[in-house]
Amino acid sequence: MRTSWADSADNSAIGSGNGNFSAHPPRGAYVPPHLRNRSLSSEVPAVSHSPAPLPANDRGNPGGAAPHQGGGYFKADQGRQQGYGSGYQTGGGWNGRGAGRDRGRREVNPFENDESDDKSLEQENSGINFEAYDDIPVETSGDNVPPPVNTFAEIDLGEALNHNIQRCKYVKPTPVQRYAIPISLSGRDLMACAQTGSGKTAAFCFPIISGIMREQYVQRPRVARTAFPLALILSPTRELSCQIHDEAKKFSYQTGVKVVVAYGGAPITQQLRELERGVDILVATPGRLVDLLERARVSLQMIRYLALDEADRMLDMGFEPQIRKIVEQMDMPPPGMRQTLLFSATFPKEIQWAGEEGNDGKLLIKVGPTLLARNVIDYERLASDFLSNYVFLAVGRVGSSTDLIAQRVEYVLESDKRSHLMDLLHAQRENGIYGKQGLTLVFVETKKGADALEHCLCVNGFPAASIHGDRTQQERELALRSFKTGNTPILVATDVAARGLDIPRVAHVVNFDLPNDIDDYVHRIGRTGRAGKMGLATAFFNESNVSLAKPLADLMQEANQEVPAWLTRYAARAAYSGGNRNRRSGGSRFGGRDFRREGSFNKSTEYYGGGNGGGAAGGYGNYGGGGGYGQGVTSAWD
Ligand SMILES: Nc1ncnc2c1ncn2[C@@H]1O[C@H](COP(=O)(O)OP(=O)(O)OP(=O)(O)O)[C@@H](O)[C@H]1O
Repeated sequence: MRTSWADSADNSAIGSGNGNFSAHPPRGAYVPPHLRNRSLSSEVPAVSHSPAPLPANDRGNPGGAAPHQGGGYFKADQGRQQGYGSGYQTGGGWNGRGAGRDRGRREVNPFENDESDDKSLEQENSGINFEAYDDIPVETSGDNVPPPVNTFAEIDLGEALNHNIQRCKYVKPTPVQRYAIPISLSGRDLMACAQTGSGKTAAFCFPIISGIMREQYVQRPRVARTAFPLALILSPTRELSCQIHDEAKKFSYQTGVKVVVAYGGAPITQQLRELERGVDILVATPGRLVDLLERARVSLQMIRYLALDEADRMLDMGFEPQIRKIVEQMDMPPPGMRQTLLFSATFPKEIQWAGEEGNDGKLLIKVGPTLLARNVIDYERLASDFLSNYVFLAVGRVGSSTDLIAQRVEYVLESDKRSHLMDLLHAQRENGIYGKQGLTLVFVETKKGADALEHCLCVNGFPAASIHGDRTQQERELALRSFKTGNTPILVATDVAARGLDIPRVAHVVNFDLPNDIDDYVHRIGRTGRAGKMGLATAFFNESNVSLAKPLADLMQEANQEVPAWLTRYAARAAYSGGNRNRRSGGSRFGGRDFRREGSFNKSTEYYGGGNGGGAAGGYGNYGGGGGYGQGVTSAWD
């Protein structure tokens, strides 16, 4: 796995954990100042960590009004809103609000901008094409899996949250939301896999916000200048953390639930000030969080909800020590005492290849014709260290790309890449898929390569910005903003922009340099074709990408894309030589399996919607469905 992510670089200065699991810090491990010379149990106030039953939304329903039943809205959280900042309880409840620290601060309306938005770029969400998700296979396994819902109205999320869902113009839940939200609301741990752009953020945010709204009288310890969040959402990049924070703020507008973000590269003082004002949900990158924990400015002892977005990335070798440190070696309640939600669109190779388990407990992994024994660094086992009696949910096949993205692969020599890219951009411009209406994201391998390509495009009349780990955070944010607004409709990026970023009008993703890992490819192309919209992804392939030939061909085939004959030949050659060290060779796919799969776990597979599988209609019309390149795409694309 690569370690070029800005945050892993950022965080490398911070000591790694020793991997021991313990609810208490192991001997010799770092002990946060506020825990030194104290017993952990004496610090934890008497609160129940038992999962809340599904619809008992009693937060702010002090008058005992009947709970909402099927459809419409209810008054569940009004009391909470009235009490906001007014000091519900002594003992630091509401983490600062109880002490009145947040009193008088007016909550900014996060929907203000949406309302004043350029109407010609109408809110995409209202036009989401749910038929695009028909026939998507859904697999769940685990004990007593709560059934899915079809509408938001069937779920008791709380009035204020429901109102925000309406403001977001979410008319009905996406497939992953249909399943994940009831499972999470029932208090169960969850490992969920669903394709890029399918609404995973809301799937983990809604139950967390709703759960916190319900738990009105949580007392938190009084420790000066230490924040005690109730929920922690970790993500691998700063930009993604900011995005999740923005989304969570929208969802929790006027609910009284306070969301704060902490990430590296930005001044810590501002983040500390926000934390001091009170926090219910902390969204963070691991490096900055470890810093805050070591400064004793954050304690995790009140955490009831832990969500890892891009969970496979968070648990791979680059991040695992930090994640273990945060989750296992500080003061966070252990599995079973908190609810843990893991979300991603991909699983790592270990799972994909794991055929069987040897007598010695090691996994036997097939690479081409060779059977290798491998130490158990099995991702799912690793993940299950963090989970308790969890439900496994897979929407779509593990690691697959969505059919909404038309994928093309072109053979382009290194020396021809720039001119070929400019041909594509010219064609796009002529077809009107350019500028504000059609953003283009170009992935390159190195930071230097990003700078050089950005410069080349700019001098050739294509306004471009770039984003990579050597840029200051301010530069990164500026570049992203300029791209989103269409001022620079081309963004050249390293993998720092590969995961999670939701930029509505990205019409085309170009893999100028292909990644080494097919999962990275899946995430990169997933920046387009989101929320039911169509998108286009073009990859430049040459001799230096031979190891990716087979997984790429398999992936494309699975997504009903046309695989060029030359790529099939490369793939066959790679498979024959056994040199394909990228996953997919015969392994299970996204949603492929639950590690506890056989045995007593209930497993069910069904199809979302069950409709006619009609082509998606919501997107960039010039790209034909079903993998073809529709009318309006000129020869430059070919
Ligand atoms: N129920 C819904 N109705 C309409 N739009 C939705 C709904 N849920 C989410 N969306 C929109 O879908 C888009 C993609 O959602 P999100 O970013 O959560 O996807 P994701 O699955 O996390 O993707 P990735 O795997 O790339 O991180 C967002 O713009 C979001 O606002």
